[in-house]
Amino acid sequence: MNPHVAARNVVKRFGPTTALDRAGIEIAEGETRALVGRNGAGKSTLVSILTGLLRPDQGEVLFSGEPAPPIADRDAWRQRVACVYQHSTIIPALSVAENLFLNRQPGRGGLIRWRALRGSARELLDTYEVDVDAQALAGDLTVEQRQLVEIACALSFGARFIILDEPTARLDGPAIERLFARMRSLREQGVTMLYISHHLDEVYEICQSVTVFRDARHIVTSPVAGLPHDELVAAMTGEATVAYTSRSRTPGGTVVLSGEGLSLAGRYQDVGLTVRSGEVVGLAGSASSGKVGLAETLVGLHKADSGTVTVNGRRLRPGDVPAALRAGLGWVPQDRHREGFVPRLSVGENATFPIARKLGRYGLVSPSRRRAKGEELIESLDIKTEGADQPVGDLSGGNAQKVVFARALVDDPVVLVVINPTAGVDVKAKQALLGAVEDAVERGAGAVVVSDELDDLRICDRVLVMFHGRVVKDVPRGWTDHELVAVMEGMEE
Ligand SMILES: Nc1ncnc2c1ncn2[C@@H]1O[C@H](COP(=O)(O)OP(=O)(O)OP(=O)(O)O)[C@@H](O)[C@H]1O
Repeated sequence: MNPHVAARNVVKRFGPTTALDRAGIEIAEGETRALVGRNGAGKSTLVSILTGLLRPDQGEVLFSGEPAPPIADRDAWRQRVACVYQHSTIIPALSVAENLFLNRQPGRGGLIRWRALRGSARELLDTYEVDVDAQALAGDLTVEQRQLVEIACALSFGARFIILDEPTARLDGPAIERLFARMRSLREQGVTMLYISHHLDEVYEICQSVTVFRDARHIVTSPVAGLPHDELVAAMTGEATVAYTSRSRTPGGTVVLSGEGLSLAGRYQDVGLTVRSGEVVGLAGSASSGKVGLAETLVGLHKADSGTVTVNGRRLRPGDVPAALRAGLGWVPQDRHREGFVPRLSVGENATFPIARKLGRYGLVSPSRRRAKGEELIESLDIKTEGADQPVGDLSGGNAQKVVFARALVDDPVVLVVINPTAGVDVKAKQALLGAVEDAVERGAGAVVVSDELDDLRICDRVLVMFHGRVVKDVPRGWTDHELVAVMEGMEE
């Protein structure tokens, strides 16, 4: 029998980079397949080819044995495949109903019949058991709701093949469980899925088989049961990799960051924290815990209703990011696309932005010094790029995240505040980034690590767990996953 989806011998080049080198994948109907590989291995490029967004230079794509439709026939592609990305593809300023029926509104003669539109949207959402108000503004949906709307939309076009590209990167534990329950039910209905993730435990939990790409090539495809964790990592990296062990240290006496009596309506109440030189403090909690809001307040992205933030003994002007950066904060934001980098600027320009004034005289940055500094950062964080002059928008997701990291580290920060620092980053690169935080702390910085990943929190000397906007526990090093999760879910104080 023909596989439901097949890409064979696909070659795709971008200038001097070969993103796919005679790579391929074949997925049977109703199968849930994982696609894994290091940052820049070619996964997203394959997704773009399987969804008709990119034309391969060579090779073929087939659905149920039939050649893929012409690139321009968007409707034909929508009937075959849809991709749920980590980042929204729906239009935030439109309602859910409008998004669902974009370019296919029920109506005549170009007139939109709003009541009919809303009715059809409600029906569609009910059919696919999505509990979201059709009239809600898409921009107000949570990441989880938005993904469910996107899946329902795909199914309503008749697509029986759904690609999920790092869908859990911005979901908390319970939301991930709900997504997996939905995936299991889709599988029972015979829907074929391709699941891309850097979380290998998820691959074993939800996928039947796994394909590994490395350096633009297909390396292996196997049932998950036939490829134990170590072998999977070895296939991805081309070498045996040992798990990261965090370093022990004794924090110094100087408080480098403190927040006192901080409250922000609807986000967190009466929170305080102190971070010492040489100390890593974690912030953990579910999506509604307030941890991200608090961290964003520390860097000046929000103005708290009350309370103060102090860096190195100096009070920061509330709600002023440039002032926070000048005071010595290095920052890795939650959303690298919105706050992390300027896609059209080069790797070198993005990474050296905070030290631009130091790289030249009279406000003029010397291109050669910037390039040299850029190359140094590329080397130290193992960023896969053609060089310091390549625009960051051309890099793979994980490599763009490393550029954001480089920018946070470039000016030897007094305090690092990193939010989900390893999101979208491969298993080996994760170690490099966590190591970079520990290096900065060994040089005397303090660090705040906000993360949904227990592995990121393992480098912390203590973890402040937040629940419904309050810090409920200060957990010292040595916790077990079970203990920390219980506190995060409000089961233990
Ligand atoms: N538009 C583009 N222009 C230039 N190079 C590109 C472009 N898109 C991708 N590339 C390059 O192709 C290679 C493969 O990138 P791709 O995004 O497919 O990797 P990936 O496996 O999805 O990585 P990640 O896990 O980081 O998302 C990378 O070296 C990337 O820099």
